[in-house]
Amino acid sequence: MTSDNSLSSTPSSSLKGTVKVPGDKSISHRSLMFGALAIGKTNVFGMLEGEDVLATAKAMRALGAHVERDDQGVWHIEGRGIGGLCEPEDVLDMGNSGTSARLLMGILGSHPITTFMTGDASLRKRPMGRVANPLAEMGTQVHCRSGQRLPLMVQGAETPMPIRYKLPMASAQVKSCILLAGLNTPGETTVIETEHTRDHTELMLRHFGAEVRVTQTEEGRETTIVGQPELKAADVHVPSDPSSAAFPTVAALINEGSELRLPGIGMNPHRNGIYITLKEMGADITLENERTEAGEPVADLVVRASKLKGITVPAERAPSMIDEYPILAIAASFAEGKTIMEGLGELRVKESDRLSAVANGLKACGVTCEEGDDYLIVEGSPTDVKGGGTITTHFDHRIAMSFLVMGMAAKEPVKVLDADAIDTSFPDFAKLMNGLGAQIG
Ligand SMILES: O=C(O)C1=C[C@@H](OP(=O)(O)O)[C@@H](O)[C@H](O)C1
Ligand SMILES: C=C(OP(=O)(O)O)C(=O)O
Repeated sequence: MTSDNSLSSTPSSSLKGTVKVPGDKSISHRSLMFGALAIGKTNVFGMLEGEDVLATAKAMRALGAHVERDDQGVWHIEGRGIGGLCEPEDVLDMGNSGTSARLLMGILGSHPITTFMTGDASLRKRPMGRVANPLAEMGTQVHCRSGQRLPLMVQGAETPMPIRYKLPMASAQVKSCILLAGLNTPGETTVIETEHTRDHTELMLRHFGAEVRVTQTEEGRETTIVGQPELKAADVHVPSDPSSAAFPTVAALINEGSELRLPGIGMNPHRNGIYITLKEMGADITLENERTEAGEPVADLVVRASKLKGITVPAERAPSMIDEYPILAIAASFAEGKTIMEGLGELRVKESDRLSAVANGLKACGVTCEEGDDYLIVEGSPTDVKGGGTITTHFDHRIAMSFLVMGMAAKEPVKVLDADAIDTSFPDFAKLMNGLGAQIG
């Protein structure tokens, strides 16, 4: 990393080897939160030690849980039981992490304590009304800065009320926030979704002993949590993150002669849209050793360089690959023909406006694309991606990693500003990629 926190990626030869991708971010956050609410000692193996997850760990400590990491890298959490968190003495800083802020707001919403929360410049721009509104229906008081942004104050309800809530947008964070508020609420709290978002909260709550029912009705998929269970500590084995694995996967696909093996990647069907899409584009990706670990489907991936072709990615697939559109846009740049991606409205409220950030980055690297309100069209060219751009990442880790992958196969190097943002989800990304044959520095 240079003193201005930029990284450049120069054209590399083929990538070869086996790569251990860090633990899943969504599952790591939840293991810390649920461990803190459980009775007994939860051991977490394979925790992602990225900055987002460390922000959650710090917050759970501030709320009274005992959280420590041993010399073998196993994390141990002694929980306080549902309703047992204590009022923190200071403001909770959730850094860059939307998942930490929104899930924790749910937990705090049904604890009778007052908490102040903030985040970094990126998180302070992101909408919190989507969680503050349903929490208000449950009796929680949330006072946000104008525009329903952080910093904010959560005053948990003394006697929270269960609700039935239909999600206005496809968001696992909003669904999880409400279900977690429902944990310390008498009765049954139900969330209805018309598009199926990731279900790590539901799977892990069951793993900790809560009753979570899922039914399909005319209204949509209804998930109900039965309030005030006793959560019992449980060991969690965190699979490798499919979102992080998408970066070496696309790098191997677009660098001739590459072959990578990625063991133990989470293959939850509500997370694997990127792999389905890349295969439709002609990617040579094989799943070996498919198995279930701690309730989550896992497989070893073998990825070989491939000739890709442009396709239309349907809007319905967006929830299962919502964080992967930036790296898909890079794959699309190296594909023959046009790739059309639809249903991308939620990309505008991530760590950056990812739709604009991707479109601007592609243009800076000579790739023709069209940015619509909620779609992106990329005109690919397998042998003619110019590169050479300097990319503004807006402190967004996925923008940074995506364009470093582009630089590996483009004609000219790509420079990425504020590349330290990568540490939020994939510490040692550059080192790991360089170990496979990349030239990032
Ligand atoms: O629940 C989660 O762990 C996440 C849900 C998604 O956000 P939304 O719920 O806002 O779509 C995703 O983008 C984020 O990286 C992690
Ligand atoms: C959107 C993301 O995370 P979060 O919402 O937790 O900041 C992400 O990791 O791409």
